[in-house]
Amino acid sequence: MDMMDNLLGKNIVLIDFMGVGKTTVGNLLSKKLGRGFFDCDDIIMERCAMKIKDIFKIYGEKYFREMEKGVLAELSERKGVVIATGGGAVLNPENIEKLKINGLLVRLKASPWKIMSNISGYAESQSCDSRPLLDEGDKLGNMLRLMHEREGLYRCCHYELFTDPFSAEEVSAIITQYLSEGHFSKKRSKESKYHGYSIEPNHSWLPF
Ligand SMILES: Nc1ncnc2c1ncn2[C@@H]1O[C@H](COP(=O)(O)OP(=O)(O)OP(=O)(O)O)[C@@H](O)[C@H]1O
Ligand SMILES: O=C(O)C1=C[C@@H](O)[C@@H](O)[C@H](O)C1
Ligand SMILES: [Mg+2]
Repeated sequence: MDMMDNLLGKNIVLIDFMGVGKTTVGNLLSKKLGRGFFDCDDIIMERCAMKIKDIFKIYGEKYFREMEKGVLAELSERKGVVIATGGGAVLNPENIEKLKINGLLVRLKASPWKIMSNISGYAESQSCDSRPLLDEGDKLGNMLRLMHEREGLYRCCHYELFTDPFSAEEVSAIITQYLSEGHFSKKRSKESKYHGYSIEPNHSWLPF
């Protein structure tokens, strides 16, 4: 695998399923690192002046995916920023190819029960407007089916971190620590059974 030597100009790109925490962690991480933060879903909503669920309802998923492809292509051109992708970014291999040109792709992996817990009560929050694919019928069933369909695609990332035991703040601290200690560039993480490397946090420095 092609690993980066100098990460300063590299984008940190957060990938994986809806509700794993890409937006929340991305925000925290960008502040810790003093980098700009861009959230693909937010940019799409801003440009369409519509909620994602309405874009899906009125224009359809295909239209949304074209918007997503355009926004991700633009974000791929940036340097040294943090990017939160939407959960479906991996569906188009072109998106991933472009994001990889100048990006370190970090998978925030979570179990279905962690995701359910993350998004529980989201009907009352604004985020229920951004996950229409979970909302038709049985939410847990939809989630398990989509996770299963996409599992192989999410393995495209350079690194993955299993986030179940951690808060969003801790996840962002782990990634910051990994960057500052040069683990990403020095390939010191344990090679995972997939294509990339698994991030294995050292609990001693975690802010408990
Ligand atoms: N590690 C975590 N532990 C507990 N809660 C978390 C964690 N990460 C995120 N959350 C919470 O889970 C919810 C969903 O997070 P967020 O919106 O960041 O997910 P996302 O991956 O961006 O989802 P989407 O792909 O739909 O945009 C938020 O309420 C957030 O505060
Ligand atoms: O996983 C998906 O396909 C999606 C995830 C969200 O982030 C949004 O991009 C949209 O709801 C589609
Ligand atoms: Mg998000």
